Amino acid sequence: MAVKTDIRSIDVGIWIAGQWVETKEKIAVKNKFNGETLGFVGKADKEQTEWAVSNAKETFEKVKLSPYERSVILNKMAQKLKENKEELALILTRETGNTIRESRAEIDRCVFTFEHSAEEAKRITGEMLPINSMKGHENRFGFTVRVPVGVVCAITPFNGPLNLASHKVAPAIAAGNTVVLKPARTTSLSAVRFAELLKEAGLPDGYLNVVFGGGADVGTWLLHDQRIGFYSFTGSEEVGKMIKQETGIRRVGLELGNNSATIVCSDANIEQAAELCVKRALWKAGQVCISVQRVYVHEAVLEQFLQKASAIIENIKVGDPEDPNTDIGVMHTEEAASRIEAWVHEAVEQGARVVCGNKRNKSQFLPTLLTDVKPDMKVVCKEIFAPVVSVIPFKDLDEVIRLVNDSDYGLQAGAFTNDINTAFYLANKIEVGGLNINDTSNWRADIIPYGGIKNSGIGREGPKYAIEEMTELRVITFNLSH
Ligand SMILES: NC(=O)C1=CN([C@@H]2O[C@H](COP(=O)(O)OP(=O)(O)OC[C@H]3O[C@@H](n4cnc5c(N)ncnc54)[C@H](O)[C@@H]3O)[C@@H](O)[C@H]2O)C=CC1
Ligand SMILES: O=C(O)[C@H](O)CS(=O)(=O)O
Repeated sequence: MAVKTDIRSIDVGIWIAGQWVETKEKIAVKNKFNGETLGFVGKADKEQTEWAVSNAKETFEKVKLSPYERSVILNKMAQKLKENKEELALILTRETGNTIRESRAEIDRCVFTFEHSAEEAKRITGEMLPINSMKGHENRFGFTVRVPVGVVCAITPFNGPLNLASHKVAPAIAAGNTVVLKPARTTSLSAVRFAELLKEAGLPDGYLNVVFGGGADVGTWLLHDQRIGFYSFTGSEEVGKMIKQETGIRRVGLELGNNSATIVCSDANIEQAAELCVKRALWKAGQVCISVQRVYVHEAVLEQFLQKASAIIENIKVGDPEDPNTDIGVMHTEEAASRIEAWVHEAVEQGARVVCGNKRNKSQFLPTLLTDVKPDMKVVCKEIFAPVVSVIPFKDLDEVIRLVNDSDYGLQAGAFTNDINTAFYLANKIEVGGLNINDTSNWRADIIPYGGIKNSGIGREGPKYAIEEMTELRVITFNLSH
């Protein structure tokens, strides 16, 4: 479907107590495909950042919503997202560089996340404690309740601005919290419409405040604000580690990086494996934490896989992200694309072979297949965050398990096999937060507990699980002895 081209020009400040507040400085948000300025958002200063938290805290204390009321608002927001899907998708495509197909899919995911959070808002329960089953406590009983943490600080990255904001804001509201959102500087425009639509959906003023700025200023001021009850961060390992350090014993949820592995066994459907590995390596130009990066293929089917995968890549349509037929967008910045070019060059210098791709035009990096790589090459052991796939042969399951687990990360992985025993053997041995059988690392349903181990982060998202992280468990007991 062709893209509407009429979206409102945006020039706002920061969003506090349900209105735009002017700021001294502005941040220009650029179209990542053609470099044009799309609009402006307000850069919060220290005082305004503190004001955003104060207003959220005061709102949490004074404006209570029942679980039913939260559920109604969240469902209304899902409806608003549907009604404004084309406008939101176009803003996303222009400010991220993702294709319009990817942006439309992102809005669909936001709708689901709000609808599911609306359901979970009505299912926040505790449990009855069998205290009287303990000898000497026969006259006591108790139960638990989940209470909201208060103010949630949501900090999001550039690659999925609305999907990742939704996965933080919707569960936070479902749990009864208020939220201060800080989007990535370079993709702040979608958050403008996100805030306005939530207000239209009936969210009381102060339940969501949005401050724009970088990590070194606004981000840091937020980390130092002791009134925040929970930090929900999605972004790089480097920043995640710093957030953990800065917040001390305060609670954090960290969704960080990965160098995702997918296994293709000799009994796999090679056509299916090749198609999904390529498709899920190109999504958002590989700028997804679970993007297909390492593909371990049994040596018996290596050549067959390489032929099928490179044939698929040869037919990929590169072009304007706003063209519905474009298969791959541009990388977020030209610097990112040139970094990848350097990493691939270094790998080739160290003996890697380029099967196809490895061509850059400004911020456009063509899908690239590498083989003959080594475990210590950057393209293998670091998070590449680009449409570059290293295809690595293996002989047996224990070897591939060792290769996959030889990583500082552990977010998600995939494995193609038609043997149930192989599937369960891998499920028991692969060290990740999630393993997709007969799909790749880069498959996620928004309902599942999503998150990783090792340097991939702390905690889980997905509405039910995010709500657990954004609430505290309180025990209430009764002594019936008089
Ligand atoms: N695990 C997951 O679900 C996902 C992880 N990511 C990760 O995000 C990264 C790419 O996104 P980027 O925006 O480049 O990440 P980034 O880590 O550079 O920035 C993420 C957010 O943190 C903020 N930030 C930066 N420094 C900060 C500081 N000192 N204090 C507070 N906030 C600070 C940024 O302004 C931005 O809003 C990749 O590493 C990718 O793996 C991306 C999407 C999903
Ligand atoms: O949810 C995901 O798939 C990833 O966390 C990143 S993105 O799709 O939101 O960009």
